[in-house]
Amino acid sequence: MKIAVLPGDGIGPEIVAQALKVLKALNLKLDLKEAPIGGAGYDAEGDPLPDSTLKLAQESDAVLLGAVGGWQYDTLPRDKRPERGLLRIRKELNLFANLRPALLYDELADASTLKPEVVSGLDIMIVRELTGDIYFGQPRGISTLPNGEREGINTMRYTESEIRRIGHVAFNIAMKRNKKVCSVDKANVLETTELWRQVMIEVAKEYPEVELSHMYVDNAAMQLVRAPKQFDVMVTGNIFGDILSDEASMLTGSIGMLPSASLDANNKGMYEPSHGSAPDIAGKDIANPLATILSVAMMLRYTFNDEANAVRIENAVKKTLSQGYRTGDIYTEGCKRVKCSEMGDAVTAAL
Ligand SMILES: NC(=O)c1ccc[n+]([C@@H]2O[C@H](COP(=O)([O-])OP(=O)(O)OC[C@H]3O[C@@H](n4cnc5c(N)ncnc54)[C@H](O)[C@@H]3O)[C@@H](O)[C@H]2O)c1
Ligand SMILES: CC(C)[C@H](C(=O)O)[C@@H](O)C(=O)O
Ligand SMILES: [Mg+2]
Repeated sequence: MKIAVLPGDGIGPEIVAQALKVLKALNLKLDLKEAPIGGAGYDAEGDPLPDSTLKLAQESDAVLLGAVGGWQYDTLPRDKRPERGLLRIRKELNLFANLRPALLYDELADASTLKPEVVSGLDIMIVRELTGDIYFGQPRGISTLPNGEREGINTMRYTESEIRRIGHVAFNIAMKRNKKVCSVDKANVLETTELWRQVMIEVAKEYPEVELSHMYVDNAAMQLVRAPKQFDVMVTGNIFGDILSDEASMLTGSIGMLPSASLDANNKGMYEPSHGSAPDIAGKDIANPLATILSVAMMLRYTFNDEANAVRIENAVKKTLSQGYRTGDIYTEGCKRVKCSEMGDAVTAAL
């Protein structure tokens, strides 16, 4: 198993260290190689995605990423910002399918922002398109108009084939779950997503057993906190998926619980928690490593076809939670508050 390990910035190295502890405890044949990305890439090579890092990622079966981003926002040129390294590696590896499962562990029902009866049993798969949309559309930039005023431009765009391929991913996942797909768009005002809806309807014809519904993104944001269990698979574009997945994470207790898989057409993937580098808590050994540990489970499941070990990790996380271990973000009264590294130890012991 050739895995590129890219810890990145902020809490990235702390949470990746815990995920590696768990992965190594499985006694698999691993070939792990580490490289810098994001601010760490910029510091090392003057580039948020150094060529050597991209090469390593391309030559590996899978990538494990911590997080990128930091405080250098205003001081770096736009193309050198840590986040650009992340967008480039997703594009270069053609990781168009981002799976973000929002799954509530029963043990965390009282850590959710919603009442236990509204969230218990919650299990949503958000399928986010990851290499298109307003993130990559041209033209983009900030320019000065003839009257001296500045103008910022981004372009929302999707081609039919980009929509179709993510549609197939979502419907295939739905076939293995409850055969329900909700496509989230803003087709009432945005042509890009009007096309999105048309193509989703076409894709749905190839999956007669799956029920397709459509929802505008503003309503979806509201429904997620009103009655989230109405959703099973949600499929949406890059920007809406980014926002809705952070929202959904709180239903599961914390953004620190939401793993992700970013896959290409052959299930080669990059695995990372959905959250960022959390500069406010970096270096303190208090971040929640479970999203990263659960991302390793997704790596075993999707890239290495090792369902047994994926489930072992998920069960170890469940056991650790039932033993009462909690990092600060998911802590509730009566539980054992632990550090990031202690949580990693606890999951490893539970394996
Ligand atoms: N995939 C990525 O690498 C990624 C994702 C999101 C944001 N970012 C970048 O991260 C930087 C910070 O962004 P932000 O503050 O908007 O989002 P963030 O996700 O880093 O943090 C948001 C809040 O959630 C908390 N948080 C995040 N992860 C946590 C964890 N594992 N355990 C406990 N608490 C956690 C943070 O402390 C913070 O209060 C920015 O540079 C942003 O661009 C990177
Ligand atoms: C850091 C940023 C570019 C990234 C995104 O918007 O995709 C992040 O928010 C995420 O969710 O992975
Ligand atoms: Mg995000």
